Amino acid sequence: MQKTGITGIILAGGKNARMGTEKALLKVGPHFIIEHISSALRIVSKEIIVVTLEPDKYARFGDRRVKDIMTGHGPLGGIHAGLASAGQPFALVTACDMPFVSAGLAALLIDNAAGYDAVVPFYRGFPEPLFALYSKSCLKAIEELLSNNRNKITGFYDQVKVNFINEQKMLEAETELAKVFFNVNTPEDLKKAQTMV
Ligand SMILES: Nc1nc2c(ncn2[C@@H]2O[C@H](COP(=O)(O)OP(=O)(O)OP(=O)(O)O)[C@@H](O)[C@H]2O)c(=O)[nH]1
Repeated sequence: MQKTGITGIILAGGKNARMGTEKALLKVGPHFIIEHISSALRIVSKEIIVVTLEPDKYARFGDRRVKDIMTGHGPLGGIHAGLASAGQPFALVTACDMPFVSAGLAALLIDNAAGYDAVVPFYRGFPEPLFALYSKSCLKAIEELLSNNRNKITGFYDQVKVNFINEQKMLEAETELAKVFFNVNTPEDLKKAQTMV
């Protein structure tokens, strides 16, 4: 799997309202969720950046921690800050609440990046923008959206060239798609995740 050309970005600047505590720093099995994600990203990335408003909390995780540049815009603001500081031309972006993200699926996205600005899984009828590959070439379109206070994560997709990867193609790299895209948002989700390790 390739390491050249890819920055791993973990978005950890959310409010965690439904969980009531920092989701990334909860344990699933013996490891923190952010450790599960870092291990997968490490396989395909040259560097890992955590985007958070509280870098001290994440001092042990990732190679670098950066803050949102344009604050209060949700995940798209995090993608913007991560991409802006990425040292590589493409970034594999993940939410911080997906303990089962897969290096194999990440590699598939990377393998399908040539000629595109973004590579996005299309799963169960919807895009998965928070486990997706974005080029730094997306920055301008994202910045323009945020400047107009438009925060929908997929809002810039019509301004860039996106390669949507369908389920059939994803299954070539990863059979447990429901697990890979599982988010831990609530205490109930956390209980479920513990049974999935
Ligand atoms: N850097 C950054 N990340 C964000 C921001 N808002 C959300 N995220 C991250 O984006 C991902 C998806 O966030 P959500 O699950 O929609 O929101 P959340 O704040 O984590 O959780 P809730 O408050 O319960 O909705 C998570 O990894 C969040 O940490 C933000 O403003 N900045």
